[in-house]
This record gives sequence, C-alpha cells and structure tokens, in this order.
Amino acid sequence: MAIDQDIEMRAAELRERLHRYNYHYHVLDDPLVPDANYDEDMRELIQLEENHPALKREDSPTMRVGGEVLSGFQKVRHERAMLSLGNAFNEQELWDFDRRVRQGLSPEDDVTYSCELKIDGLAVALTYEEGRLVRGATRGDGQIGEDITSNLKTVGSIPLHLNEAVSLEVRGEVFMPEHSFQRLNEAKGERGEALFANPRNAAAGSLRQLDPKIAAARNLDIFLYAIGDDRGAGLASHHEAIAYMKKLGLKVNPENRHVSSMEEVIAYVQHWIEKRKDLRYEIDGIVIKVDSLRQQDELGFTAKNPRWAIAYKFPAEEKMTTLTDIELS
Ligand SMILES: NC(=O)c1cnc(OC2CCCC2)nc1N
Repeated sequence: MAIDQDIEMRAAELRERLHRYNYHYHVLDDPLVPDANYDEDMRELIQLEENHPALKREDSPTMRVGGEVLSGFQKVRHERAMLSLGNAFNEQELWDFDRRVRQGLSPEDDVTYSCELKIDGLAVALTYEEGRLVRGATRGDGQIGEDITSNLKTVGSIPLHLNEAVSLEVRGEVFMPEHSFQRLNEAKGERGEALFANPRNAAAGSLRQLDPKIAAARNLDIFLYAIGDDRGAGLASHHEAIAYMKKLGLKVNPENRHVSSMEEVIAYVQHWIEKRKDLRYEIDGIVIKVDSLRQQDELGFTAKNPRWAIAYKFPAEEKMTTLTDIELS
C-alpha cells in the first residue's frame, strides 16, 4: 500500500533534522537543541519507520545502533596500506627529518609542513560510496584489518552520509575522551570488573565488542586525518585535504596547523608539550607531514613508513601505575 505523501515528507524532514542535530552536537561540539528535543524527534522517526518499514533508509539516524550481536569480525584488505609513522624523540631528530626531506627534493623546492596532534586512539578507515558510509575497518597490521562497521556507526561524530555524494576512503583515529574513560573505569570498579589501563585500550576494547549496543554506550569520538586517495579529489596539499574533509561534514582536529618552517614546527611541538594536559583527550605526540602532495609523491615510502611524515613522540609520562588488573584489551 503506497505510503501517504505526508508521512513520507515527515520522515524525510525528521531524518534531515536529526542528521543536522547530530552534526552540531558531535562534530561541532555545539548543540542546536536540548537533548529532549533530539530524543522526541528520534522517537517519532523510529515509530514512523516501524509503522512503515518501506520508509527505512540505510543512512537513517535510527540505524546507528545496529541490530544483532556479531559472532565475529570479517577480515578486510586495505587497498592502500595504512602505514605507520617513523618517530623522532628530540629536536635534533626533527632537524634530521627536515634535512632528509630537503635532500629528497630539488634544492629550490619550498617545503611547508602540516602539524597535527597525535591522537592516542585506534586508527580506522571509513569508506563512503556516493556519500554514504558503507564500511568502517580497523587498521589491523596495515594491510588486513577487521570490519567493525556496526560499531563505528554508533560513533556520533562519524556521519552516516556526507554533505556531497562523493566516493572516497578517509582515515582517522577513534578515541575515548578523558571524562568518559574516568566514568567507564569508575563503573567497572564498582562492578568489581578489571579496569582499562588507559583511554586507548578502552577505545580499542570498545570497538572490539561484538554487541554494537556496548560500543554505543562508550561515548567514543573520532578525528579524521587523511584521505585514502587524495590524488583523486584534485587536491594539491594535505591542509587542503583536511579542509575538504571538513567541508564534507567530517570531524577534523581544530589544532591542525600549516606552517612554513621547521622552526615553526618546533614551536608548535613545544606549545603542546606544555598544553597537552588541557586537552579533553590523550595525545602521545605530534605528527608532522610535508604539506605538498606532489612532494609526498616524490619522497615516497620506506618499507614501513612514509618519508614525508614523522611522529614527534612525547616522553612517556611517569604514571603511577596502580596494581589493578588491566583488562586485556
Ligand atoms: N594518531 C594520529 O593522530 C595520526 C596518525 N597518523 C597520521 O597520519 C598517517 C597518514 C600518513 C602517515 C600516517 N596522522 C595523525 N594525525
């Protein structure tokens, strides 16, 4: 029986409104309406879709907390390997990196750098086809990861559809904010359960849950930091790729900076060694990338790492490790 036109319109209006509320709340950290309004609209859309199943869309906001508990995760091969970063542990090693970069390019080539906070979470790849999220996978060993789409759909800051109907793969870091980590461990402590040692393990443990309802309750978040294939999008630089992802409605870190010298990179690193404690999530360093994509192509990769990027690692904080059991993540 054909669905009444008005009901079709109402469902479309609710889908769009909930998508917008979700974007403002989770991506912009700037809610448009009180939670009660969001919940009321969500309840109405769930009711409409239940009464008229033909209204259901794969990217409806009601489809975030998926269905059944999985028996396991499918393996996924990444078309472009998700590489790991080489490390620098002091300023001299950053100058060494700068020298190697300039040696790998022609002498008159200007080099500028993109600086990013190194989010201490779990690397994932998100695949969108014609603007719709079709798959989310862990990095795994860089070649083979696990399909955790149902868990990643529960992350509010991961949009189920983009602002444009483009097909691309993006990569980023899923993390658990500090306050959520504290709250989770308090609850675990009260239940006499093993605690997570740090937010990174808590995020990894949450994404490994076979029941999406558990992942949905862990308040995970994400920052995207690379396009799997940014050559296709006609972009010339990394900072343009970041701006493009933001335009599509993806969450990128507001502290990213495009700078034009290693002196400025070092100033950025020194700033965040000091200020990292004020962040609401953990970082374990700073990622520095040659900004020009042409220069990245010229520099290429070693067996394991890109020659055009490096991670400056902060000294590990001398944490008072308590003797509680640490949940095997
Ligand atoms: N943990 C992070 O925040 C992070 C990790 N990785 C990258 O870059 C990849 C893509 C190019 C080389 C490694 N950027 C980051 N910001």
